[in-house]
Amino acid sequence: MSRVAGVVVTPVAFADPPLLNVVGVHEPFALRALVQVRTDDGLVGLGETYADDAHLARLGAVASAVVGLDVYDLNGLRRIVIDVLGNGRGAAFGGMLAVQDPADVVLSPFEVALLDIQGKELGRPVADLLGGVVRPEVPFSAYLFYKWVAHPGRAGDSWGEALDSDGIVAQARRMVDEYGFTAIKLKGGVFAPEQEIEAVKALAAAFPEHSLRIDPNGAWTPSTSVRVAKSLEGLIEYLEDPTPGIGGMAEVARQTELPLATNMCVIAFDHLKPAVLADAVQVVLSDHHYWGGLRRSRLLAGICETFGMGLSMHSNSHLGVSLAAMTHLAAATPNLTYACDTHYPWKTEDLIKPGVLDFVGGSVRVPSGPGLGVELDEDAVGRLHEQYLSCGIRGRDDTSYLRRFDPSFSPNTARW
Ligand SMILES: O=C([O-])C(=O)C[C@H](O)[C@@H](O)C(=O)[O-]
Ligand SMILES: [Mg+2]
Repeated sequence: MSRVAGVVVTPVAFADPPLLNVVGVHEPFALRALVQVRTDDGLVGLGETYADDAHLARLGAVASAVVGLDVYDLNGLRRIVIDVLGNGRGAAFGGMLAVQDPADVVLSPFEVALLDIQGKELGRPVADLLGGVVRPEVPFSAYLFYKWVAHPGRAGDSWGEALDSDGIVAQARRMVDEYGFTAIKLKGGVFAPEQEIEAVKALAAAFPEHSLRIDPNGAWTPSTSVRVAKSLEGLIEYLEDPTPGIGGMAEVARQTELPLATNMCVIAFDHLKPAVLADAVQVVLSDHHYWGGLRRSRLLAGICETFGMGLSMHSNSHLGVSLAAMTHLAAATPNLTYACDTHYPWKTEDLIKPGVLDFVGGSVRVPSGPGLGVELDEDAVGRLHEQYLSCGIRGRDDTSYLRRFDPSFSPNTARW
């Protein structure tokens, strides 16, 4: 029986294009933390999570406290996390979201790493530890963004500018051609709703067989949301976070046939009861990075099933360890019936060796090797850690970055 002998937390930075959203624009580098858990018999398990300073401090505190833990004692792991964090409230993560209790956010990468170790010890993929594979190929969606041609003062990326419907359709064309996606999501909340409705209609015309979604991250008032919903009914499969808050979402939900999805007003277990009582949300976007890892995401899936809510998957800018974990989770979650979000096509650097997580027909085949089934590229880990040290970014702040170029920018949600 393996026990935890030590944990190494390595913050890394990877190049990120200037992708626009309701709170600003992505900075030149996105941050992640790689969590490597080593056992006394030489196994190493991997987890990936956020890397803002406050989160790194919490990860460090838990890293020391888990030494000696039996790698199968996931309940014990959660108890340790809760004990170590005490009343440390107010975790901020992912740029736009905050949960009151950071325990599940901190738990996640450790839980994934222990599952990776369990799988390696047993010679079974993590999906088998989550109940078994119900879909060997996990469908993901193209994740489109309005974007600048380049970060000001830096070289451009291979995607070019997308600031209108033509740019968005061209971006979608490349995503679909290269990755085979059959679902397409547009990140909205950047331009006035009419312009974003026009972009969705252009996508529907160009990709009549694809499932479409738009997510303005709460940029619209409830009445604007209803107006947009009416014009997109029949064209999109769900409308994601049109307006902030459970109350606002419930008001919109009462006035549209479209299912409303969220990764903003239901992001922790204590948000589920009020959302269910208000019938505010028809699809929950799970995300193991803040729902407490893979097994607690399966618990979320069970709650969604019980209350007749759909289940999809959210992402933030991420690397391959996260994609592997997302793929195992989705492969083993029967009611996760929508294509999952992923930012993966936007990254040009990774921590893992290539060849395992390739997209074919928009889907990633669940890795068949033991554990997560991915292997670290140690040189890349060193390089991306050096990039973290030199890039100067210590927490995601899309708003301040955009204000450097447009001091009048206001990130108000419900602005339209
Ligand atoms: O579905 C979402 O709300 C997201 O993917 C949140 C992300 O932070 C996204 O807006 C981004 O990367 O700018
Ligand atoms: Mg969203």
